[in-house]
Amino acid sequence: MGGGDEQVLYGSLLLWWAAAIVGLVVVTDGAVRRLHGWYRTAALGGARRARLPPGDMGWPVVGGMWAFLRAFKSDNPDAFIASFIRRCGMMEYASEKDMRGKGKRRDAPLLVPIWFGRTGVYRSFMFSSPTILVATPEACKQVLMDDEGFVTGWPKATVALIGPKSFVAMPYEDHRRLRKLTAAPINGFDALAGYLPFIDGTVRSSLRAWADEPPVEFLTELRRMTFKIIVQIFLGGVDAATARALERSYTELNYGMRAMAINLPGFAYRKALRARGRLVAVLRGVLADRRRIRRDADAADAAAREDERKPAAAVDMMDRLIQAEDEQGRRLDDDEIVDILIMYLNAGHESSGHITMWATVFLQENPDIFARAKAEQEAIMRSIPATQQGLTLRDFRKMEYLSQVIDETLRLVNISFVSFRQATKDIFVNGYLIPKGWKVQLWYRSVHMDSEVYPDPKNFNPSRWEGQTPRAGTFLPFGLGARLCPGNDLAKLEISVFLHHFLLGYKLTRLNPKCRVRYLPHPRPVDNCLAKITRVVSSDNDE
Ligand code: HEM
Repeated sequence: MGGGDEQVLYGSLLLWWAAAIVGLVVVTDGAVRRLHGWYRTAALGGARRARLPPGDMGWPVVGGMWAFLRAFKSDNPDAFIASFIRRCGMMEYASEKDMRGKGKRRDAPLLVPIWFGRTGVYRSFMFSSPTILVATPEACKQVLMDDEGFVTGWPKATVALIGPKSFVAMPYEDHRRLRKLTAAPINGFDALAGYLPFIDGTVRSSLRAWADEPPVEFLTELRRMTFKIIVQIFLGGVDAATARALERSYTELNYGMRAMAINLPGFAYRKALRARGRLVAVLRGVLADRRRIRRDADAADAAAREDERKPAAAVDMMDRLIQAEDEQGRRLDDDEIVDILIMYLNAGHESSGHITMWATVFLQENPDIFARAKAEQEAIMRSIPATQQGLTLRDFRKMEYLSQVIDETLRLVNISFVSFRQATKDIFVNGYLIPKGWKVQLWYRSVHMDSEVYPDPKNFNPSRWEGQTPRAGTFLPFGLGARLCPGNDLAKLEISVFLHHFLLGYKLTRLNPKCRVRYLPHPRPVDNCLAKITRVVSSDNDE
């Protein structure tokens, strides 16, 4: 054989080997996935298994987590659910009889692929549990409104970070009681009217401090600002150093929240657990101080009452939690109060800070929308009587267009892109079984980015909300049902106050306007929106 023939032979052999290896990988991958799927569903029995939604359990241990993390670390987070829609279309088959709407599925020899794309429910294996992903408005609504059939179902790793005694894991009755106790003092009209002056003052002084200074990380500053507000509401404020330390720990806590739960040095989850430890230590200290102050105040009150003077101690959220009693007169212990505080302080600043940043960026990037929103604010300013000090809640109710800007930002940014439940019994959704004990993920993001619900969903278009009341289940930035966000009105108020002052007097110039966006744990530009804030009116017409 000549040298040329040998080369051809080696080349062909190499090709054969490569093909064989690729074939082996594909077959092994398919076999492992099938075996894992079978292992996770075998206990259901044939009849129940046949009613499961389409999907794929992936490989043991990791399941759908790689695909999820890959999509959310790329520029296209929607690729994750899209991959279910695509793959489910290829994996499921029906008999020819089935295609005509008769007979049973999978019992005839002739198999024809059918497109399951929009079943809206898919099975997967996420955060170490068999999980049903729910991705359409009707299905999300059904799950969210069924308190008997579904309880909260956050992954164990998240519960360990937020706190096993917070709302994310507490029993139904305790949740109802503590929600009632804490929600009204945050969201009620009187409460919001009471917080407004502090929010207004904090927003004004923050904007003044950033303006015409070197560029700031706009997102970082906004998170500090919203944290200051929530700390004031819950703890009556803390000194600047404590606030900074708490806020830094929250940043680490959040990075670990959606990461793989790997408790090893260097991993985000390990850092988050440590951050939680620091938060617990600081909040325990604050709580101990408060209990002591309350005891002293109670003693002083008692003495004052004996003197027939009026009791003076003011009650804030921390006091409410300390004084709360259940029907048996039992009070919350320190662990319970600290977990509830960790949850509220986190939920109460992260999302509002991010949404405020994105709304400002979108306004600045869209001059027509900016001009219309600004004109509305100017008209409201003109309508305010000269005798009125600052803005009132009634003024905010008049900000119709600004409200549309905020709603559109909430829809497009999807700060809370998913939430978690667990089925307490077998339940059918869209004709598919969610087995008792299985986890359920509600994909709010998919609902908001569905072009059949929101045409041209990637386009920022506040006018799509004009004269629109969203159909139930189609707009879920704050969730729905018994676990609807208790801070939704407070959040919208904070964001509105900020945008009001920004529109009337400031401009944002980003240093890296094309900066990459990272989607975990929340969508944000990787430079945290490094920007220069400029004051554009010399006579301060909004103060
Ligand atoms: C733009 C801002 C905010 C967004 C987008 C947001 C979003 C959400 C969503 C989607 C849920 C429901 C999760 C589920 O379905 O299980 C939720 C729950 C919650 N939010 Fe918010 N939130 C925001 C601001 C706030 C604020 C300002 C507070 C506190 C004052 C807060 C406190 C909470 C709490 C405690 C829960 C748990 C409720 C429960 O389990 O009963 N959030 N939030």
